[in-house]
Amino acid sequence: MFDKSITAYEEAKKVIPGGVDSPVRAFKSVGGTPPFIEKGEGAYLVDVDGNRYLDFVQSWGPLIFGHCDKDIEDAVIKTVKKGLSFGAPTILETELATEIVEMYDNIDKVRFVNSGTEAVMSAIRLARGVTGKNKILKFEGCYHGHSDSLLVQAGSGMATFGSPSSPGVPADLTKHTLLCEYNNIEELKKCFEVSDDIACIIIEPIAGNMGFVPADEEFLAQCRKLCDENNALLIFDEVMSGFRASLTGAHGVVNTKSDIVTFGKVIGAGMPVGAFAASSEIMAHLSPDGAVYQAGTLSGNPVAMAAGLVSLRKIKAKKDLYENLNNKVAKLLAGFKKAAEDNNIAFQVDSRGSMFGFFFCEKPPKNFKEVGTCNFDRFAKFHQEMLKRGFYFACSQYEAAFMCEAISDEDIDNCIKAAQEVMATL
Ligand SMILES: Cc1ncc(COP(=O)(O)O)c(C=O)c1O
Ligand SMILES: NCC(=O)CCC(=O)O
Repeated sequence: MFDKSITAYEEAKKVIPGGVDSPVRAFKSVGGTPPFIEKGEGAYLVDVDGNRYLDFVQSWGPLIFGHCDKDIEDAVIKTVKKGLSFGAPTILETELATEIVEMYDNIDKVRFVNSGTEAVMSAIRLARGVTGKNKILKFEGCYHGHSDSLLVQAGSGMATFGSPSSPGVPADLTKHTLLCEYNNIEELKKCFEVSDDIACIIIEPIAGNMGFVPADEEFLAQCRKLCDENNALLIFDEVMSGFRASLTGAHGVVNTKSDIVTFGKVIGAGMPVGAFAASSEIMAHLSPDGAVYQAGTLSGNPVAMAAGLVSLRKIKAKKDLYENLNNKVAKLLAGFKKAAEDNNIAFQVDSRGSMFGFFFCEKPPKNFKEVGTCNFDRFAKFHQEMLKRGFYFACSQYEAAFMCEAISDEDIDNCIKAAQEVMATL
């Protein structure tokens, strides 16, 4: 029964373009109506028709403890009662910055913003300001938010809707964006041969926006080397992988260190927060200390900071959190893989910490083009059938999935059982 969602969608489309406030919510590539959500309950979403779904989207990553975590909820309510925003510094900002800085040995200072998009946009300005260079190098299938210069062969919704770039972005702005294939060292080297004006490489070290595709160690090491040799900065976009791939994000699981790190999602625990961070030396270029301007009326918002702070402190206090999340992901993916094998379906799985993904194809894709060769019809059918059975995965093959603490072993067993049924029909 989706009657109320269908009506809500029709109503929404009258006043909101496509009925959604972010295109990825529209279910365009898998078909059907997006369930309109009434509430979350731990591991579950409840839609306006009363259907319950085990949630592997978790608001696209932020909710590592699941919905309505009591400690986060309490902190938010307590903070709300003191005022929603001051446009003046609060101690909460220092406290959250301290929690983040403590976890990464390559960063000393953090500036908070309101979204991952803003974090990356500001990080790039900083990189250009520090190096005095203009060009940025990004990879096909990586998504870094919707700012102009990054909407080139981006993953996530751009990939889902097949747009190589967006109308409304002047070519003059994207001419400074160089594009390379993910995990392709030769292309990377060529970029540096043809341009000495590269300010930074920006990469998702564990990509979650072309589906789940981690970068090879050697590839990341080459990114580092080329940046060092060419006076460019390396930006790890950890908006998704931060506090997800491990307690120290991608930095905890790859050997390469970046110069600037961007955050979002988990550090706001479901509130609108982003951040970018670097060494004191690099951050000294940022206004008001330095000349690179960056600002925000609501940046470091106390309610958002309070949510993030409680969440990060909880994350750190639970010593076995990531091991447990890892184990749950491993169990789920082993179950999916077996279900696929039993039905002779080519299927690939991979994960880091609580971030994971799966593809219907013969071998693990290494880049955006290879992801494009996977069986999208199968993915769409799998998605639809799992949704009918109460399992909510991201509605595009170009997205990752997330495990949260609230998902139980029993939930996973049920999900595997459903996958067995569904795989038999594909
Ligand atoms: C790696 C990455 N960078 C940047 C962003 C942009 O963040 P936001 O949607 O909060 O603007 C996202 C997700 O949206 C992301 O996954
Ligand atoms: N992987 C996609 C995202 O994380 C962003 C969601 C959105 O744009 O709404």
